[in-house]
Amino acid sequence: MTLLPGTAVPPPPPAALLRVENLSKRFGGLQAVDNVSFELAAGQMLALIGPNGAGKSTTFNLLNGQIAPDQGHIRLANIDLAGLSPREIGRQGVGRTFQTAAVFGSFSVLENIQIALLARDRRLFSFWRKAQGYRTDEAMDLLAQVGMQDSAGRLCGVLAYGDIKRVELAIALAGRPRLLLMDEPAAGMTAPERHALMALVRRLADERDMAILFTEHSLDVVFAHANSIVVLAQGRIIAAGTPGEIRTHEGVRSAYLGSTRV
Ligand SMILES: Nc1ncnc2c1ncn2[C@@H]1O[C@H](COP(=O)(O)OP(=O)(O)OP(=O)(O)O)[C@@H](O)[C@H]1O
Repeated sequence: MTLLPGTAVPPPPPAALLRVENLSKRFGGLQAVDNVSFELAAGQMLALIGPNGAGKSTTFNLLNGQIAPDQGHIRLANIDLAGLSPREIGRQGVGRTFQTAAVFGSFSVLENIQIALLARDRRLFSFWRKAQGYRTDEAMDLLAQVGMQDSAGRLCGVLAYGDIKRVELAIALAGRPRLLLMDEPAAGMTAPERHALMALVRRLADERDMAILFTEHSLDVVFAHANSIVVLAQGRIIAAGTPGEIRTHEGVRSAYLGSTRV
């Protein structure tokens, strides 16, 4: 490369935190995930999209350890997570949120975070007695990070859905994830709610240098918030790139959306 006088050397591309290599999973005669490879750097948000049955959930479940791959590697930094249990994968710094909110409705918002902190510290036995008062400052700080500190004393069961998703995010953050897997984070939300949630996720990714991998059917969320997109169809990657590249990708238009406009 020839540099003109006064020009700076461009920074190297960020090193990948997550490297998925040749991942495959078969169910009987069906190749649900077929030789899938992609990378994700710290602080970046990657969306996994595709039509129904494309293999998104299966890929996700391979990454979080719910199912074991037939073939391939899932490297977080230098550790291969392929085939480890969900608990072991969690201990390596992979957090997750679920499609349907997973909070204890009869516990307060603060207690839900305290229970997550007990779990992180492996002190979960008899949590209903110990949650109160456990690491209150840290729990309040986590609630502040998702804008829920003023609701600390409310029961989770009475919260609006968007607020429950924020609490769920704070619960995931309690485990100090380097990589957060989000399964349809915006499912069931109105457009303003889902954009607010994803803007919050973006800020947390930036502040914590945390990588986000999410599956999502709402393409408005994907195109507005992902740094990169991987498109699956019938278990294979048919396209990968920036939102701008995917929006104009002919193969994605025809195979995924069957329309002339993404
Ligand atoms: N446990 C299983 N046993 C058998 N087949 C399965 C299993 N899980 C998924 N499949 C099949 O694997 C293929 C991929 O499914 P997957 O759920 O990963 O797709 P998806 O992209 O997440 O779809 P959706 O958007 O509808 O959730 C589908 O044909 C599905 O029927």
